Amino acid sequence: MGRHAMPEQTADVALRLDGVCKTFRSGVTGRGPRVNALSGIDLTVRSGTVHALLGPNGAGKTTTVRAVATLMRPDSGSVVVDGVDALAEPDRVREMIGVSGQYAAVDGNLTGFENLRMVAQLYGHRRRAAAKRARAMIADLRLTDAADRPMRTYSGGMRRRLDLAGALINEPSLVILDEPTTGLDPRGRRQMWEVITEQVAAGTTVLLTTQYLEEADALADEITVIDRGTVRARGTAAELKATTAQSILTIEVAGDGDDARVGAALAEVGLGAPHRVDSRTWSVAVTDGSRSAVAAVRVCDGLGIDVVDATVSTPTLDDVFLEITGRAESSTASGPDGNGDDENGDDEGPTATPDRGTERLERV
Ligand SMILES: Nc1ncnc2c1ncn2[C@@H]1O[C@H](COP(=O)(O)OP(=O)(O)OP(=O)(O)O)[C@@H](O)[C@H]1O
Repeated sequence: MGRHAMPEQTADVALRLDGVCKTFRSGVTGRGPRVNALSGIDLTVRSGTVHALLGPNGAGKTTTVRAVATLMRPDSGSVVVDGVDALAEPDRVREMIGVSGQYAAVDGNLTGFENLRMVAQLYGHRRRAAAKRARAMIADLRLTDAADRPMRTYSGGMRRRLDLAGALINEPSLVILDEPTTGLDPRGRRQMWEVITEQVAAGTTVLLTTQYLEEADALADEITVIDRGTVRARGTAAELKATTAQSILTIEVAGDGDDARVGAALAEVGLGAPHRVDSRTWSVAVTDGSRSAVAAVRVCDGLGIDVVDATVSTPTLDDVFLEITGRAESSTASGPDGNGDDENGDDEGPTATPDRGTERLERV
């Protein structure tokens, strides 16, 4: 999409992918069957937000971020960063983005400060301006105490934060964080989350890939779940959770509930057969959370059943993820071009075609 095509709608869009496709030749010789790494990825990241790309191994996360980082040219589709077409003007886009994972290894013998200053100088800042920027980033990423120590003495978490500082130093329109906390302990992960959150509050836009559902839940304003090169679902964590049928409504009735009547009441508002937990408690899967609870209480009231308590347990993002990717697994067919895409050994099955469940999830 061109920079001026739809100014009102694109003004707050930092990144847009439309129909991005990529196939690779598999096998050591590169002559094996084609692997559909990306089969038409659409993605919109709003400025000033964190967008998480979530997916299992081999889903296509890295291939997607490589396309955005101009490290890989898609076979078809478009990638537009802040109004600039990444396929037409990759050099310009490279100046607009920061990519994590590229800076921390600059030189372990240099201090954190010296490393960052060097990165800023590589971006064209004069030495004094580069030093000022490096000091500011070090403070922002909570590395002040370690700033003048050789980087090789840094912990894993400190290296990641220095790496993030390198990705941020040129004030990019978009920062790509490819699995920023993989391998960190819980404390390191939490610190990383805090600094990412602070940077986003200050206006940075982040495209994040992660396999940690907890991370997407904690950081992301929006989540796109991809699997086998296809978008399976998208929305906020809350919206995604709301799409699963796995909320459980539990009601407790006074006295010894009349089995048949309570069961019938719950069957009216829930999905599938209600389950009797104990003599006074029943549960049923629902889609509509608290509304289903209210409806159940009303139905019970109408039948003269005294409801003591009604609770709804919402699904976790893990439930959503497993449902989405599990469904893809069980509804598999040949890929769009008829090729299986598991030649490389890290996919367990062939490409799934969109199914009814996907349509439902896509509506979120
Ligand atoms: N250069 C390549 N040559 C052949 N196949 C590739 C190449 N790069 C990626 N693939 C394949 O494309 C698919 C998507 O890979 P990708 O690395 O994007 O997945 P991912 O979601 O990042 O996975 P992970 O979480 O394991 O890093 C996989 O089947 C992968 O094996």
